[in-house]
Amino acid sequence: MYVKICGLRDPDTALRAVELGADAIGVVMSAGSPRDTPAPDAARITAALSDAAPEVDRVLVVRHTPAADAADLASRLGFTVLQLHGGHGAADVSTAQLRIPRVWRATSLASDPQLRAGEFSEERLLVDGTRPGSGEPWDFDAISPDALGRGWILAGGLTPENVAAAVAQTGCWGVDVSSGVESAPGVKDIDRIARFIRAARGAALSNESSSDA
Ligand SMILES: O=C(O)c1ccccc1N[C@@H]1O[C@H](COP(=O)(O)O)[C@@H](O)[C@H]1O
Repeated sequence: MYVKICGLRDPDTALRAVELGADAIGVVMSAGSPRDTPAPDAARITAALSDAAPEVDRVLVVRHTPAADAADLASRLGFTVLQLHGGHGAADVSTAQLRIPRVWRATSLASDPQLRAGEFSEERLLVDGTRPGSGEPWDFDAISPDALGRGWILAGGLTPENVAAAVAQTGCWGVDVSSGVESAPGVKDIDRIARFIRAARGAALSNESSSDA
């Protein structure tokens, strides 16, 4: 089970999340978000991760930013992955990939019913609710297990309390959380991060053992 912890704003907290087992750290650069991070701080986070944990994915999260601008920013600030929110399509992904090869596109079942067809061309598809970064849960029942076929990531309103059920229900390859591991908007809570990672991995192990049985 791949786990991304999103919305980190300082290197120490990012490194703590890695020690707890995060596979990816997300940094949000989106005006209006309580997690919006200035470029110099973002660069400090990517530098710390690159030194201490180069295997961990460093993900720039943007919303409504033109794909080419976002890709320039990601590559300039030392990110390894670009996560695009805000209605981007296949052409935007291709544009971004000219600057940064690893691009994830966020979408929702509400805006993209085609998802049920089970095909996507970017490295990862991130299936979210309709208000990214809001912490609002959505109807995970709308996804039939394994309908998306391969490495997709579930996001939107996940918490340490609901992630195990969401993983069991959807059969997702990975999970992504921002608000659900905070004590206040933009303030990460280490204990909630630890509990989230444990719960997600535990649910994935149970899924594996029940499919072996
Ligand atoms: O976290 C944010 O503030 C944010 C802002 C703009 C775009 C995306 C954002 N976060 C991403 O949103 C989803 C779900 O977040 P949450 O767990 O419901 O708060 C996730 O993909 C985050 O990476």
